[in-house]
Amino acid sequence: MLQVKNLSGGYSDKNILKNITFTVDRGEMFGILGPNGSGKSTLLKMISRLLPFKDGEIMVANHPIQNYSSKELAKLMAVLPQVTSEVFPFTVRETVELGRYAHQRSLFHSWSQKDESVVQEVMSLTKIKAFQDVSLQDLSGGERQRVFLAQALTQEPDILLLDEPTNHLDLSHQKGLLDQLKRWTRQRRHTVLTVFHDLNLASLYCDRLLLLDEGKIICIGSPEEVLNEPLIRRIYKTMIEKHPHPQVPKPNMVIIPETERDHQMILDGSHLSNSDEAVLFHSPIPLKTVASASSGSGMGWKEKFFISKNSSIETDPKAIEMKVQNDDQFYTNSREYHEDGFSILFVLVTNLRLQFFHTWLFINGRVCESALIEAMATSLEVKETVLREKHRPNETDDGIVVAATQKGIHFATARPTSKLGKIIRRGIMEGSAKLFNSMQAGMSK
Ligand SMILES: Nc1ncnc2c1ncn2[C@@H]1O[C@H](COP(=O)(O)OP(=O)(O)OP(=O)(O)O)[C@@H](O)[C@H]1O
Repeated sequence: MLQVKNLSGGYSDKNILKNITFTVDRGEMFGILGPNGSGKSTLLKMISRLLPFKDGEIMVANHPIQNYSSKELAKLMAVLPQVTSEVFPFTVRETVELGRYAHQRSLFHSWSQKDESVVQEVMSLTKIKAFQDVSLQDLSGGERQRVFLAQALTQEPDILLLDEPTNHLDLSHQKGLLDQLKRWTRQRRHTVLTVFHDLNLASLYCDRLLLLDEGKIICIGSPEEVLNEPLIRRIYKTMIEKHPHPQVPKPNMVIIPETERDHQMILDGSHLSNSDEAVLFHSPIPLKTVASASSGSGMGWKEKFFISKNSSIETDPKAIEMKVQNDDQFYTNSREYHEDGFSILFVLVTNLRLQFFHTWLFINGRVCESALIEAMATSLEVKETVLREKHRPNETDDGIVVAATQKGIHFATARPTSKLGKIIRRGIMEGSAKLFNSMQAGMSK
């Protein structure tokens, strides 16, 4: 639908865009990303013919863009520029009606039924009907944004160019607008080309993304390809992490505030308390946790880790609880392992008959989600190895917790052969040996 080939140009003698080439297909939602001043708006201005280009070619529906008259182009393409505070004193309805200009055959063209039905439909769609008689000057930034979008949609274009369309919109209107645009591309096979500052909205809604920097294309591809963690860190010169979105298979880019990255050892044995009735680890900060437990299983941010005979803290969303169904004495072993730049506290808890064997790991370090799961798998494997020779009852109830401060040294893996995996192996092996020795000593007393 749109082909841009070797496009270069800018403002008078200032060359901004350098050799830009890409195509956008019919029905595609295509996002343009890049840091401030990278040339995103300049690119949209050239495609919408607001700004002449120096070299290259822009083809719309297989014809060079300069071959279209203004009216012909306005039927094919509509533009929603960055909304500014400067507006004419028109009413909302008058502003939206201006979008029908391209469809009027002559200067004296009368307002047709078709014109009216398009304006009505678009005003409902963008939820601006309620204030159609209000002056544009009396609207908020978000309301104006929706009016200009309505004006662009009344043109009934095949291609819609948008410059930061969600800029002034609250959460619900951002979602409403983008859901609507997505439906528009899918159902009517229209094409949307839109500039985004919000990488996550771009990831969620766009089929493909183009990343610009200093007027050059850095990368074009699916959100998964373009939102590459090291690349985005380098281009935006900031600390950002890539995580999977919790609901849809799209990347989610997360900003890491500087204070959260301070490196200090926070967790140690002083946060552990032990009694005949319960074992409690109470962290001073929320820990990124993956757990298998009686309550609180799964992935989340937790602060309290509890093994109890009687009490229940099931309703506390910050807690993980492992219930014990008998009155036997607890046997606990806890030990800290300090390595270069990080440490792990191991807590192992069982009873004499080994009816349960709980393994907790508290890591002073940054462990990515996949490594947390690997740490859990490694812990499970080592625990099974140490318990293999023991004669356990048929019904056992073991829990595992791997929790990390997410500060300091970064671990990308915790497979058994990795640095973290090896310490997990050592910690559980040595801790269980000590635990079994103390249980042996207790029995022979
Ligand atoms: N009218 C103009 N005259 C001269 N230079 C301009 C003009 N408009 C923009 N520029 C320059 O062109 C470069 C690209 O600007 P552009 O607005 O395309 O960037 P952008 O990626 O859209 O930035 P932002 O994210 O801040 O909106 C910038 O260096 C800017 O200063």
